[in-house]
Amino acid sequence: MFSFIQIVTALVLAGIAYWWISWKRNERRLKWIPKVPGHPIFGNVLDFGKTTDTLTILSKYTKSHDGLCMVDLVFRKLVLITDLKLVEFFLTSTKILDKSSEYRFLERWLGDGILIAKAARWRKSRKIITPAFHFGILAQFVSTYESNAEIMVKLLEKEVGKGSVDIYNYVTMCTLDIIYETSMGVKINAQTNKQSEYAFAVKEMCRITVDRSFSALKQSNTLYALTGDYYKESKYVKFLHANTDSVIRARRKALQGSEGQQIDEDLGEKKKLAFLDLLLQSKVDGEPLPDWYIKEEVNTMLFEGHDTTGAAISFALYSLAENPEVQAQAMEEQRTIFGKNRNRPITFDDIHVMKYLELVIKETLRLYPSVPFYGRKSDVDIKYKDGQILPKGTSFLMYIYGIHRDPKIFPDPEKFDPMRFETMHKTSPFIHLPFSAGPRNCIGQKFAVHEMKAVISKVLRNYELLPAFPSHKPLLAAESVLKSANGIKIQVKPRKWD
Ligand code: HEM
Repeated sequence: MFSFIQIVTALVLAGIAYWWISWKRNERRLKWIPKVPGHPIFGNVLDFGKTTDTLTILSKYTKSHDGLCMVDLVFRKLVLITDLKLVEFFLTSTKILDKSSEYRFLERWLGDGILIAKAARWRKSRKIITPAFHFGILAQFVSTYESNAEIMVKLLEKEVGKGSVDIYNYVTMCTLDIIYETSMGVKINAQTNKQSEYAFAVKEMCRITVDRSFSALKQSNTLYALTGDYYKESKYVKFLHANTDSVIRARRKALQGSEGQQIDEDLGEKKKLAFLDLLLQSKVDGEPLPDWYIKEEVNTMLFEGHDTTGAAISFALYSLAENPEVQAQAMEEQRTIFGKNRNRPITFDDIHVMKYLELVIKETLRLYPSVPFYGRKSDVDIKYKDGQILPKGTSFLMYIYGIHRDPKIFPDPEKFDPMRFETMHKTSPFIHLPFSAGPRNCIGQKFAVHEMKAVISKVLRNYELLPAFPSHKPLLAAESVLKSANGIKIQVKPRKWD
């Protein structure tokens, strides 16, 4: 008879052999993709250190390998893509719907929420959530963008006369207030609370996630559990979950006290159903959604819906400050729309006629895409062209930041030139991808653009934006959402409006 130890040893060895055979098989099938030269044992993992180095390294890799290369992270290979045909192939595929393995690092926080959900759950969630972004619903959010932007503009008064202000925190607190109020129906006043624990926890979670993605040791749950980040993550996840639980409880209570399709907001207005209400009232096969399901979707929406727009608006304000001729043109449009009364509330119609501002937003998201890369994987082998195989389980990373700064696609790529998008419709829709494309594109795209227009318009009507003194250049850091490690600094001066 075999002893217990012999059986366990045999199983472990069989597991290793199976892993090794699959690894080698995958390696053979990925031969058509050039490898980034690296260390014989550590592969390319030693190239990655700080999140401020990530974009420089990935850009170097894709530039020197014609937009397609394989990065060796010791126990894991990552295929990095800026090749437009392959990017289009992935994004339009109705078969490759799963996100790559790196997204699992968000799992403790977001569970199986729509952003990281596998295909079956994603289909169900997308169907439930899509109506929350209907035009009619979005129209009623304009006053929330306006009132929160108004608070930010007031808070910025104390920065007038200073050589520089880091606007990132101001803006992110504003977008956090907006996402809470619009989708959860509660005010958290992050802007007026000096320290938002919520925002800090989100920021740390973003950093921890990307740091894990490019680390060899932290791939393993066991080894990761020995690191300081694991304990930090546990603390932040606990806090973020408790926060969402209490919002859901409060909202359910408010909803139970209301009648029919419309509910009384604690904000004192009658409003149609928003995101959380929609989930609370949704039924699948006649059953209401369980609380854990709602919590996962709520956490996802709060994360995706504020950090992305916070970064994008901050980079837009920075770009306007650094490019006075662009700011002048944007101002001309604002004056035409608001005439003599710059303080009248913005309307949904105003948002739709801000055509030049829309170009500014597109150009901002080209140079500073809030999500600089996103990944896919398939659980079956996929045939690409000429018999080339995209093996199951491999992580394919669409490196959007690299595409957006490719001089062959965008001449003079470092130049902030919104007018380049005037002629963009004549070229491929797969070259400007800040919101991704295809079935798993950003569900909040319209919400984001409306919010950006409303907030930027409010700031522009109140302040002239100037470059920071001493001069400042953001040090870009890829932390799930694109950030700047040294802040996003400008000068603000009260705007004359005759
Ligand atoms: C400038 C702002 C924004 C940018 C650049 C952006 C970008 C993106 C990108 C690139 C994706 C696809 C990510 C991937 O494939 O892994 C995505 C997905 C998503 N975004 Fe956004 N986003 C923004 C704002 C928002 C807002 C305001 C919301 C919600 C209110 C939102 C909700 C979502 C959700 C739920 C998904 C997952 C969709 C799915 O998988 O079906 N986003 N976003």
